[in-house]
Amino acid sequence: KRSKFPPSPPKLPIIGNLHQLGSHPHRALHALSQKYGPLMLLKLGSVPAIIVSSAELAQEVMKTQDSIFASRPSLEVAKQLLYDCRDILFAPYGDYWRQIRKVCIVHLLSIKRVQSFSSIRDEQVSQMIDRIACCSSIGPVNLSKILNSLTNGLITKIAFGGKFLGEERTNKLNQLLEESSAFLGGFYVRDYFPWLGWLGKLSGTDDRIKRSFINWDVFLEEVIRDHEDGESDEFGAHQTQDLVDVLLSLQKDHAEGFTLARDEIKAIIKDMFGAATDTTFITLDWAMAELARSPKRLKRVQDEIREILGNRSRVTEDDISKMNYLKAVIKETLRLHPPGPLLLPRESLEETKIQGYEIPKKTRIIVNAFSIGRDPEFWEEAHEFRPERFLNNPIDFKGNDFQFIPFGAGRRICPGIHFATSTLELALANLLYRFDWNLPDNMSPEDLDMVETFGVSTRRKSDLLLHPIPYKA
Ligand code: HEM
Repeated sequence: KRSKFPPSPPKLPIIGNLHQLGSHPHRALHALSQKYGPLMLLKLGSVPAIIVSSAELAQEVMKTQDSIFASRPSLEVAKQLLYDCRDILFAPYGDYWRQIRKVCIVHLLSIKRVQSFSSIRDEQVSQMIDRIACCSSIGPVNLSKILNSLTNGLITKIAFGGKFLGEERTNKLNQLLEESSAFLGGFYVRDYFPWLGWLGKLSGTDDRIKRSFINWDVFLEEVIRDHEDGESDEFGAHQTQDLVDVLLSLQKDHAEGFTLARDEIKAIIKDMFGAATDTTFITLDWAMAELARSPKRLKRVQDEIREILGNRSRVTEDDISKMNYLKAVIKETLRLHPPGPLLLPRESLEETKIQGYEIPKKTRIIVNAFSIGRDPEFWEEAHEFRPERFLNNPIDFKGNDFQFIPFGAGRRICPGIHFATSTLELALANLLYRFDWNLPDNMSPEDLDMVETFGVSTRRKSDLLLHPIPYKA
């Protein structure tokens, strides 16, 4: 007799299915879905969670029933670090989320605003290229480190403006970013076992989170004061407002019919860092690793870029529209290595049914985009890196093709797609145009370590070391 709830793998008392998530939850859940099907009910501690692992069911959750699944669970670390979830990523569905999502889409991440940052992207990418050129004669460079500092530097300048960047503040910011990304990506006992909340106190985790929150708050307060005092001024030569400027002027003008509180400005700025840095860095890192393993494809994408560039010295954003293979490389990287393989969790706002199974109110919904991106029903040789599959193929990541959803879909789809692709395309095109890339001595493509680090992102475990050879047009 069919159960009224979706199929479940066997559970243990108290911890439920938590022990089955292993060191790479997206991979473990993919393996479980092969056995129990694309709709599973798991118990994560005391939390019921539905795991969705097919394009058809992702469409059901993020399109047909999107309004029911548009909220986020209330996670302890997000509450503590993000001003009680007054940010966009973790705000529960409702009027406040609607207001700040609009601020984000209309004022912070619109196509026009993203274009206004093009000179900053150019400047930061050029600095990265110069940095690589400087050490190219020495041997392999740690490309992962270089890419990480590109994405951090870029969002810092876009968010805080030109004058912000003293060495001391930059170091402080990098430390804060590292800390909060570890907390937000980590396992927090109270989220799964509310009655074990005291463990957070006992282990010192609560104190560490509190300290991180205070350090961030003091830091952001300083930056905002600088802006209010006119210290941030010019993005200088760039002639454009930074994100703190935009938020402060929205606050002053009561734009969109409401007033942003100071804490809300801080929460939104923290989101911009949290959402834009790791995701973009992880994608660039994998794209370069996959190309380094596939010399034929590396040459193909370089030939495309070099033919379009002629003998000009650097790729600009205007050149990119013609680079179809480059765009296919980025899509294929996001298919195989979506930086957030389980997207961000959703939560059901009311009781509903999926395929006739009952889904109670407040059930957590986890969509396994990693698993869906490797579904052989949609993807031939699904585990292979083959950017060609995206040539002359209308499938895109904008939330309409549910077999390819690295940015999510529906009401909560990532509003930073244009921001992200502008950075990914410009950085990758310049890296590939300006250098040929070799693996370190004696390493063959099969030896390149493609293992992911522990946790909920697809960050590479080992840093990517490659030897850049400057290219003369
Ligand atoms: C390769 C880069 C990126 C990837 C793969 C990515 C992916 C995602 C995903 C999967 C979600 C959750 C979607 C859902 O629940 O359906 C999301 C949400 C979000 N992303 Fe991105 N993202 C990227 C870059 C960015 C950038 C550059 C920004 C901003 C500068 C950004 C801002 C946001 C925000 C604010 C949300 C929360 C939306 C909401 O809950 O309403 N993301 N992103």
